[in-house]
Order: sequence, then structure tokens, then C-alpha cells
Amino acid sequence: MSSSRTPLPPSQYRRLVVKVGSAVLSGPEGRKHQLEIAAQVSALRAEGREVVLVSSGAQAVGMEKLGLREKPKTMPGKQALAAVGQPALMQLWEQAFSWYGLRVAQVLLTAEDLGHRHRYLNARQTLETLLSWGILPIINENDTVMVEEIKFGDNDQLSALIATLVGADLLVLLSDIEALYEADPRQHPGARAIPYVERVDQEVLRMAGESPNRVGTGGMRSKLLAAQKAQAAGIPTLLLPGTRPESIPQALRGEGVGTFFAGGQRRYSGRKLWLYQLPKPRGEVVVDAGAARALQQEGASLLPAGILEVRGQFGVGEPVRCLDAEGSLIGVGLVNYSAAELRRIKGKKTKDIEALLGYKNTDEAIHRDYFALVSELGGK
Ligand SMILES: Nc1ncnc2c1ncn2[C@@H]1O[C@H](COP(=O)(O)OP(=O)(O)O)[C@@H](O)[C@H]1O
Ligand SMILES: N[C@@H](CCC(=O)OP(=O)(O)O)C(=O)O
Repeated sequence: MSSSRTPLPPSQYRRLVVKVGSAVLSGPEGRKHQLEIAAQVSALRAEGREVVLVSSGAQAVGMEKLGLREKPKTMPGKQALAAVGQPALMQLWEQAFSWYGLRVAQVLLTAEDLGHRHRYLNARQTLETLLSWGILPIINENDTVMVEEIKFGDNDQLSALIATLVGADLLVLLSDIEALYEADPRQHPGARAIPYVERVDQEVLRMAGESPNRVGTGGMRSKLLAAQKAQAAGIPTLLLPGTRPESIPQALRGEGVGTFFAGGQRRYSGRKLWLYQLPKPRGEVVVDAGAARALQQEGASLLPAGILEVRGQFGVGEPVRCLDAEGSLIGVGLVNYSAAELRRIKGKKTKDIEALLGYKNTDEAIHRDYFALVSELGGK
């Protein structure tokens, strides 16, 4: 189950996912930064590295196109803005990379796309094909069709998922800030930069200030959560100033810029890692103490008998969070019964399932092979 990756020296990272935040691409210097990032990404490619770009900025570019000073507050407003900005954003990238003879491809995804295993694997094949053709994939969330329930959260989370999906050696987060600081430097100008983070734990998460910048979505906390997700996959993360993209080769040469988050031990691979990283479980099941113990200590599957409560609406095969009676997260798994069915068989013995439902799918509500325990991964 657990597998470890031998840490590579940064100079040998072959496959990189580079995420560019809206703040870097907007404002009077936005186009300049974009051109400079294209130059640096092209240089990485010329060195024989593969790059997948995750680019925010559809809404920021949309604001510029429409001459708006503030981002709309409503979801349809943001979606309409992204619809205006996304083609313009892609046009700018296409132009910028054409200087270096690089062809680009647009890939728009929703969390729902990566929340279904076969669609997840399909997305991977598409990205692998593009990379094998020497084309630079440029990914963004498909803002125009997303609704809150199927949203990734933000592109920091998306980039960590993509890094896992393509088996990247490194995730690079380009933001409008030099590094992670002890505290939000906007509120604490004296805060010191942190060059190295071994593990993203609660203490590190507390360093992040609450709100993002004017155009960003996630803020520093979301970058830390992305680094944590990448860490669970054994992938290191570099947080660098996208306003100075020459920081990318500097960091790869081992010069102390930005913040480096160690990759750590990969605890899971394949399906279990995917379950752990799932952006949006569809519902929750609350289990009794006996079931919690069986799941956590005995490596058992979850039987309907141990379920106390079923929350939300989900279908067969969809991911749900599993909580103990105190509300603590035990893990995430794929259910063998729908929410409506589980409500009818919760707390009941296995032998009664068929009589209650008129059929029996399997004995288990969640099979062990489709369940990822959060405790083994150090919290989520
Ligand atoms: N501890 C911290 N260290 C560095 N930056 C922080 C910290 N806490 C909050 N921030 C803020 O996070 C912002 C970057 O996040 P975000 O607005 O999401 O940017 P992006 O558009 O690049 O995704 C910075 O501008 C910074 O003010
Ligand atoms: N998909 C959105 C970006 C969302 C997002 O996460 O933005 P950011 O925090 O700047 O990386 C857009 O293109 O405007």
C-alpha cells in the first residue's frame, strides 16, 4: 500500500505542474508577467522537462475586458465573467508561447470530472497524449458550468490534483508573494519568510491569513492545503513569486527563493490516493463506535449495521465522508448503496438487507478496498 519516492534533487525534476494565480496575471504588469512566465516555461521545456500549466485569470482578464473594478458577487456573474475572460486568457497564452514555437491546448475541468474514477483516468490519458505530442496543456476550472457543489475550491487545489494525476515530480505555485511568511505580511509587515516546510500541519496552516488578494480566490491557506495534498502523494511544492518568474530556474538550481514544501513519504497510490484527494465527497455517513473501531483498527469494511445517520444525496459508487458519532472524519469511501437505500438499511443486520430493499447489492455499505482512512494520512 505505501510506497516511497526517492527524493530527486530539484535540478532533476522532469515533470512539473506550474500554477499561475490571478494576481500575477492581472493589473498593469499582468501581461509582462505572462510573457516572462511563458519564457521561463519554454526554457524548462528546452531543458527536456515536461510542463503542465494550471492558469487562473479568466475572471481577472474578464474584468479587464469589461472594465470592471470589482468582481461580481454572484455565481452567474462570476461565470459570465469567466466566459468573457477564458478565451482572451488562452489567446494571450497562445501568443506568448508561439514566440518559442510551443503549441498549447486548453483543458477545462470541474471537480465532478475528477470525482468519477473513469473520467479521472480519461483526463489523465488526454493529458499524457498532449504531453507525448509535445503540446503544453493549459488547465483551468470550467467556471462557466460549475456550481458550488462541483467546485474544486480553487485552482491551488486543482493544481495539486493535477500534479497527482500526471505523476509530477514537482508542483510550482506562482503567486504575487515572495514566499510563505510566518503571518500575512499585509497585516504583519515584520513577518519573516519561511524557506522550508517539512510537513504542512496545523501550526503551518495557522500562518495563513484569512482572505485572498483582490482578484485571487484561495489565499495562502489554500496554497498550504494544496501543498498538503501534494505531500500526501509524495510530491514536493515550491511557492514562488510569479511576478519574478526567473525565480523558477533559480529555485531549481537550489538557490534559496520562495518556500519549498518537502514531498514526504507517499502513503497511498492509485485509487486510495484519489479517494483521499477527492475534491467534493457527495454526502456523509455517521457511524457508531463499533464501526469506527472496525474501520480504524481492524481494516474492516463498513456494514449497514454500523451506520447511525446518512446525510446528503448520493448514488451508488459515489464518494462519501465517513464520520464518527462526535463528528470527526474517519475517512472517505465509495458507497455500494444510494443515500435513499442506506437510510432504509442503516442500523440493520446484513441478513435483513434483501427483505428491506427487495434486492441485495453487497453486504458492505463501503468495501475496504474503496475506503481511505484519514488517520493514516495525517489529517485532512
Ligand atoms: N502567511 C502568509 N504568507 C504569505 N502570504 C500570505 C500569508 N497569509 C496570507 N497571505 C496572502 O496570500 C496572498 C496570495 O494568495 P491569493 O490571493 O490566493 O493569490 P493567487 O491569486 O496567486 O492565488 C498574498 O497576496 C498574501 O497577502
Ligand atoms: N478559475 C478562476 C480562478 C480561480 C482561482 O483559484 O484563482 P486564484 O486564487 O487566483 O488561483 C479564473 O480563471 O478566474
